[in-house]
Amino acid sequence: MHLTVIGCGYLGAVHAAAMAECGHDVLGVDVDPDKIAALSAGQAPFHEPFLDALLAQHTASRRLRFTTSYQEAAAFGEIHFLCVGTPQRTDSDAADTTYLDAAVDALTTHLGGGPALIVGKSTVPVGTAQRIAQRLPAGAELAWNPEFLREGFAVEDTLTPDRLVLGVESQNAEMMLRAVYEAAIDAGTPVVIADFATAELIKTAANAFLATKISFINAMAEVCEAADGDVTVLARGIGYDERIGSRFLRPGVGFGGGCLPKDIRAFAARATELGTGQSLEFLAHIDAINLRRRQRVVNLARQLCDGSLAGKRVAVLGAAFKPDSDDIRDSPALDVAARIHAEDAEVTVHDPRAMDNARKSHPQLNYAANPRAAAEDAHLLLHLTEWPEFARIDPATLPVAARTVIDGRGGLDPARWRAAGWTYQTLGRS
Ligand SMILES: NC(=O)C1=CN([C@@H]2O[C@H](COP(=O)(O)OP(=O)(O)OC[C@H]3O[C@@H](n4cnc5c(N)ncnc54)[C@H](O)[C@@H]3O)[C@@H](O)[C@H]2O)C=CC1
Ligand SMILES: O=C(O)[C@H]1O[C@H](OP(=O)(O)OP(=O)(O)OC[C@H]2O[C@@H](n3ccc(=O)[nH]c3=O)[C@H](O)[C@@H]2O)[C@H](O)[C@@H](O)[C@@H]1O
Repeated sequence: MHLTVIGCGYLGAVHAAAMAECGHDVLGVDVDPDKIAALSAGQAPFHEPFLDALLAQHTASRRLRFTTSYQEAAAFGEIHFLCVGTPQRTDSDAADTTYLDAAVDALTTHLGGGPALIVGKSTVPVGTAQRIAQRLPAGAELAWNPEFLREGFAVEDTLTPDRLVLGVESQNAEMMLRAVYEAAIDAGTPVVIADFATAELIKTAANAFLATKISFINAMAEVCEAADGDVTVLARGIGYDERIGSRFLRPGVGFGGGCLPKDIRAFAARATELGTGQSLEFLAHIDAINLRRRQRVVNLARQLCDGSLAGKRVAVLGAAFKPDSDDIRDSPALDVAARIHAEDAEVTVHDPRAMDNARKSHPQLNYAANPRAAAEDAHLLLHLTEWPEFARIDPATLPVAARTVIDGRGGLDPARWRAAGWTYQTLGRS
């Protein structure tokens, strides 16, 4: 099939490459000429495992191409996936859907009345699909097919998803999407057919549930800190109950990224618009618990530095919002680093992949090429993104001024660090 993918960021670039891997002819479209140039050369403009290999293979075979031209896109495909951003608005918690509207307008201008299936994948406030569908020209139809991929596992999640959600209003749309995803469906992926509103809600409900699970365990961490308990053991103790499950129960500095934080805020804002704000009031608490974890690290850091961070040297391991990504959107690690810097500490950050992005967004921080260099003469070490290489660091060899570490992600081995003479402190223990 001939597909276009409109918006080639973290979602769209992966979707485009994965669709080519599934055997489709794909044209990726973006308004950013630099991104299009990199992608056309077979290079991912961000770090995502396995993406470079897919891009290189399929751009070389010409099954995957990229353009900034909507005219070319309209002429190329029978199916157009919308993958543009829907960030938090600057003036409220609601989602900014203007990029989506601009993409739909740019595409439909060039469709010329021919048949087309436009498929939304971006995460949107419920009601957006209906609104867009009403503006489409004759011949064009809408479907909504939300995406559940995780960064760091994006290629795998796209090729072998847990489920496919198809928000459709016609059999034709359903059949076309089933054909697009034939490989995954033949491999047994469950398909959920839904109306537009339910498809949109499944996505925001999934992210709200995941955020709730993380904030739940972090609320337990707060109680453990007050009651002399150990949240890591608590998480194990409840996680063995299959109804609860151990996944997404990792306590620590909390969730960040370009999705969970903005999606729970937008979901609550939309519920308020719909007159059912009370139903999602709890999401404000989920958000607040999450943000309190960041300040908890700062408070702990200050305490471990004898009551003041001013003039102290603090090494931060991690800048990305999670490992195996260079995405620093709403990164807890950088937020904590910036808060500590604001208390007049000298902060040096190391991250295996995210330092270029971090340098641009947080120029006030220092950056070091490796953990050893970051740790040089530090009074305090913070572990804030659990890259596997950080767990392999030999604590005995770090050239610090004081052997004190806060493990904000719980990924370091306390016994190993303590054996090397470190004061090891994690979150969720008194
Ligand atoms: N990043 C992720 O892991 C996932 C993201 N999503 C959702 O997917 C959507 C996109 O997210 P990301 O890829 O992370 O954002 P992103 O910011 O990385 O990518 C968005 C892309 O859209 C492009 N764009 C903006 N306006 C455009 C237009 N008019 N025409 C063509 N391209 C345009 C931008 O240049 C950018 O490359 C959001 O709604 C997000 O919530 C859903 C699941 C996973
Ligand atoms: O809508 C989206 O964009 C995506 O948002 C999340 O994916 P992602 O943000 O890539 O990463 P997650 O693995 O969900 O991690 C999010 C944040 O939660 C943190 N986290 C995760 C799990 C956990 O137990 N504890 C915890 O603090 C991570 O460190 C990270 O900062 C969802 O997991 C995806 O299903 C969804 O498609």
